[in-house]
Amino acid sequence: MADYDYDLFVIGAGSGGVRAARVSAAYGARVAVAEEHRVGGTCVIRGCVPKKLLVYGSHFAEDLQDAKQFGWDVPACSFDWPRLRDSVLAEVTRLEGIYSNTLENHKVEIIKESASVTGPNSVKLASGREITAGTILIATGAWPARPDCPGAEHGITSNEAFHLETMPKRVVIAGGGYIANEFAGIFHGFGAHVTIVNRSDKILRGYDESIRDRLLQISMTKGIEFRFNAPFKSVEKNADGSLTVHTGGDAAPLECDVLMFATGRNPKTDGLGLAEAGVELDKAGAVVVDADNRSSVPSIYAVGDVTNRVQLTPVAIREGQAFADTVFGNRPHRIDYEMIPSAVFSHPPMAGVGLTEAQARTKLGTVKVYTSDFRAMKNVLAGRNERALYKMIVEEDTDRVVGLHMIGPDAPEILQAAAVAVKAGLTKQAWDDTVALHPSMAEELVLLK
Ligand SMILES: Cc1cc2nc3c(=O)[nH]c(=O)nc-3n(C[C@H](O)[C@H](O)[C@H](O)COP(=O)(O)OP(=O)(O)OC[C@H]3O[C@@H](n4cnc5c(N)ncnc54)[C@H](O)[C@@H]3O)c2cc1C
Ligand SMILES: NC(=O)c1ccc[n+]([C@@H]2O[C@H](COP(=O)([O-])OP(=O)(O)OC[C@H]3O[C@@H](n4cnc5c(N)ncnc54)[C@H](O)[C@@H]3O)[C@@H](O)[C@H]2O)c1
Repeated sequence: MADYDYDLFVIGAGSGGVRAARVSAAYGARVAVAEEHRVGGTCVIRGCVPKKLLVYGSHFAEDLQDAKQFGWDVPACSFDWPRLRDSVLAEVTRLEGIYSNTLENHKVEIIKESASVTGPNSVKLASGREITAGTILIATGAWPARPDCPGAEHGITSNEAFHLETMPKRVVIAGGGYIANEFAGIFHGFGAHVTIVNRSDKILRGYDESIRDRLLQISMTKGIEFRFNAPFKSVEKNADGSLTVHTGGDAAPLECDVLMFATGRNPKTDGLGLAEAGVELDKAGAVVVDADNRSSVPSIYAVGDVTNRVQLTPVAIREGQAFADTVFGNRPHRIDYEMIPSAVFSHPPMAGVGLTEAQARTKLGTVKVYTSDFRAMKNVLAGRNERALYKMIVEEDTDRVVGLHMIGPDAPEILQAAAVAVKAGLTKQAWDDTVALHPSMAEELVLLK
């Protein structure tokens, strides 16, 4: 290893790359990480963190309305987008500093340049410098996909949404997944009229059907519009800067100020030199890896979104940790991909872990389904007609809880704790044996009949 410039060269300082670099260095490896944009990657710079802060910001719209019933006289309020935008961006910069410090404190060299692979043990920086390393880790993440239609260049993606100069009045969002539904709630809260245009007739594929239906119904009640089975045809830019969006069928064109594509994220391997170096990529361009995150070239590994397994930050972090433990820490272990909890930070948020009802019926045959369909106490007093739905899926033969799905205030917070019990394979009886904590929304989980 000593013949190489570094023991480990990481490309990409995002969720997976930062963890892998820091832990490998702590094990004594000589580590450098190349980052072409900002340390922290998607989650910190233009994903989970700024998104969640905008979700908080937009929720004030409803909280301020509801305050009246709780005795607060709130004078007419207005929303100042540049003020929120800039405080969110300042927080992002603060976090970027923390991530950079952590790497530097672990003696990881940060190289603020784009890098590509030139061989099993060599990389080239944008500046032309060649570097050798015993092991190379690809942690370059993913990049927003745009439909291939005339005028698509007029649309933005989530990358740009955090930097808008003004808050648009009319927003069209293409896609029906995580980003579409989260940003629909964000823009709607800030007063924009939002239309989601989806190519299929379902939102949030993979989540339990009843929970998705509830989000759809609540979103429509709030005034978010949905256009289903509507592929994108073309986009025109008008003289006043607005956009006209043409979708399939006879549907009337949509006029908007901002069009945002939330149509998935592709592994970021373009121009990385991987195929030329003999690294196998799949049809989507993802690095094909084994259970130890190793590619078809034994000295090259990959973690996170670039492998297109589960595009979530905690998964990328765990993969980075497992890589470092296995390759540099002499503590080999693998990730358990079963029962990964996830959430959609919509208004209201939804969250789930384990099998959906449909998956459980297909996989296990007989299952019992318990639901609680209720109005949160706070919503009742506020006069907000918005119902939460919790759904527990139980394997009939064993009484084991195999899935838990919910939509309602604080659902992600509740589900993270509940996921421990689901992952541990506890029976429904064990949940019933736990005394309720009253008054809470989460108590519904131990009172399901
Ligand atoms: C809007 C949005 C919201 C999200 N919200 C959530 C959420 O709430 N919860 C959740 O779990 N996940 C969320 N995600 C997903 C999450 O951000 C990703 O799964 C996670 O960041 C993946 O980590 P990664 O290390 O694989 O890649 P990234 O974090 O994307 O890091 C890759 C890094 O590599 C750099 N890079 C790329 N190519 C090169 C190169 N050639 N040379 C040098 N550097 C390079 C990039 O600049 C980037 O910094 C969200 C994503 C988006 C877009
Ligand atoms: N809360 C979270 O954890 C969170 C939040 C945001 C993003 N993410 C991660 O980032 C990933 C990317 O988010 P996303 O919302 O872009 O992807 P997604 O996979 O959730 O949704 C993509 C949507 O775009 C549609 N689509 C795909 N190609 C299309 C095309 N050519 N034309 C029209 N529609 C098309 C799909 O039908 C789907 O509805 C997610 O898969 C998720 O893993 C997670």
